[in-house]
Amino acid sequence: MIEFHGVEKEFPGRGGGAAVKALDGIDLNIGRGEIFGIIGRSGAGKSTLIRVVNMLERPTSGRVTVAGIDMNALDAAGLRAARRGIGMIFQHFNLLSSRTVYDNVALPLELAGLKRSEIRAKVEPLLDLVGLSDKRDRYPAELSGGQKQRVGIARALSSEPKVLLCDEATSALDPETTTSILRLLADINAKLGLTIVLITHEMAVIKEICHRVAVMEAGRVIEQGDVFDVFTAPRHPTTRSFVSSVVGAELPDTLVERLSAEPLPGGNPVLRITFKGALANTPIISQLTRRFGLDLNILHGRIDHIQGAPFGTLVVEAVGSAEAVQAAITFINVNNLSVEVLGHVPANLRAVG
Ligand SMILES: Nc1ncnc2c1ncn2[C@@H]1O[C@H](COP(=O)(O)OP(=O)(O)OP(=O)(O)O)[C@@H](O)[C@H]1O
Repeated sequence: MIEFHGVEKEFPGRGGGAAVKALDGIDLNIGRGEIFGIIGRSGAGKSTLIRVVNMLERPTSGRVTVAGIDMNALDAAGLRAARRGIGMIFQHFNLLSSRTVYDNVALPLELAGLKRSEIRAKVEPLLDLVGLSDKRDRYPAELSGGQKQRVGIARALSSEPKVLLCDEATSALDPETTTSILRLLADINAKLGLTIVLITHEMAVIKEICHRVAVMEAGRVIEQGDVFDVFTAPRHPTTRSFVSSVVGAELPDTLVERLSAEPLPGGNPVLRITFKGALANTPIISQLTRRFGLDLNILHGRIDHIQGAPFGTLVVEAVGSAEAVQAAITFINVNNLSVEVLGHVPANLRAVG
């Protein structure tokens, strides 16, 4: 639905400084009907990337196509028409304070020259969809942040776009309101089949609703894939640090302090076993104990859900012979769970974390 081919964007340096390469060779395909998240730290190039989709920023080089249309090649009238098919919502909502909820949602339709009856026929179901029918005559100043964003969403949907761009749409909202807005976006995606592109600096937002994710750093996409895969097996250190902020992959300090890279005389290895999807239901601990005669001392553990599928890690001290531990590791790998030896601890370490 949206394709980026070798997209670059360079801004002239401010105050005579060096030019800034905000986008540095972006190749990305966003499929029809998917919720695609783009995450990165401040300055990574996220806003620039989302703004080249509707040519609010023109790429310095490369090509952006939306539904097969080469956006760079459009003249002013073509671009106006193409933009009607691309809705956008913003962090600070961008509502007109002098207009009521109804009139804010109606604005794009008025500008497109629709009749009052046609406008009403479109705006009323949209207010219903975003749950604001009872607020239609209120002004933005009388609304909460979440309600303002609902108006923004209804307004973006008024021209029946095929694509909705969300520029940090929940960053100004509290966690509970964020969840309700994300649920609304997921609902709209499912009901209308709309393609949603969402930029954020919060991995929790990606985890909540995105199907796929791209991680940006210094104008480049450094990792991309299905959200479940990226969360359960992040490859790039930046991605790992984003992921650990929401799935607790980090070990407690008290355990890290006691871990030794080398085996300790009389000590025991520490294993991290990772469960994914249906495999999270495998009774692995009791199997290892029965089959290999190991005692497993649980040091740390966590189960999370990503896109409705369970994902968990369990950190255990394995007490038993070296051969039994090796056989257990082979058994875990054969069973499609993953296991990693994190290090070694002195015997009799008490559970921490
Ligand atoms: N109009 C501009 N003129 C000059 N430099 C710009 C302009 N817009 C963005 N930049 C620079 O381009 C880089 C990428 O900015 P961009 O806003 O796309 O990042 P971002 O990931 O969205 O960051 P944030 O999360 O802080 O909004 C930054 O170094 C920024 O300073």
